[in-house]
Amino acid sequence: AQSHVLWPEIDRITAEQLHYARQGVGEGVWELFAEDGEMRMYKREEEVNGLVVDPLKAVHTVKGVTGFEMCHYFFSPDYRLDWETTIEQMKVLEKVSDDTMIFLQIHKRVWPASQRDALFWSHLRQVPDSRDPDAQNIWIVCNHSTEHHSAPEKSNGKYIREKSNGKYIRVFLTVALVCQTMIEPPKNGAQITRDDLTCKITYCSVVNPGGWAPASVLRAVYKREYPKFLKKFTHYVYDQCKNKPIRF
Ligand SMILES: CC(C)(C)c1cc(CCc2ccccn2)cc(-c2ccc(S(=O)(=O)CCO)cc2)c1
Repeated sequence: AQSHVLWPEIDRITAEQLHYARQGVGEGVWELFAEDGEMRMYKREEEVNGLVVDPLKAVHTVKGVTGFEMCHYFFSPDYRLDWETTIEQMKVLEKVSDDTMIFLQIHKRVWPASQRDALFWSHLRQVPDSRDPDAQNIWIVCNHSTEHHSAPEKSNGKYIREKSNGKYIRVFLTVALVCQTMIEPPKNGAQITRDDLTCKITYCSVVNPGGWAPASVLRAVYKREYPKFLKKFTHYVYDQCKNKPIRF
């Protein structure tokens, strides 16, 4: 993918998001708004031009899967409709490489806001841990909004069913899923099983709704949808992996 026109941006945004994900939520600006078992969800209330753009940061610990497996199921288009309940349609507009794709997603309408779509590149990468050079166990998926000639801001009906109003509002998003595999080596030198695995997850997202939507609606959707998404997604990955060989 190094030759693709997007590569410098993909490299920069992915590095920035990895750094941002690693920053703790200790500094007072983050507000804990949801908790469920090991999952903690934090947000900051921010508005850009009067639009709610509350950054989200979630941390979670899931036993029995690796960081690669978690990122693989998040990245791959083949499984997205199994766990993503907020989208109506999804299309891979371009396969840049095995680890980089461009997606167009039509999200379900959230009344009374008008329907949105999202166009973004998605990049999967294993990252060396600066603090621990031989930690080969950190993976990241970074999603970031982009332009694409085949999906201009108006839905031109070419790929996606034309809606009555002929266009969707396009959200602008930057999302990162950073997953680290922790292994508790079995005492007796036995082979590692899924019981010895723990996946530490950090999920960060900033979504600009792109057009006006009532702050109360967006914050209600946000509060309801994000905990549901992370819980459903992590359970889905555990179920998909539990009877399969471990993939690091
Ligand atoms: C919850 C909120 C921040 C509002 C929101 C609104 C909408 C657009 C749909 C919508 C909802 C509510 C109001 C208006 N439009 C999309 C998303 C969104 C899109 C993508 C991803 S992802 O992590 O890249 C997984 C791949 O799909 C996460 C979140 C979030």
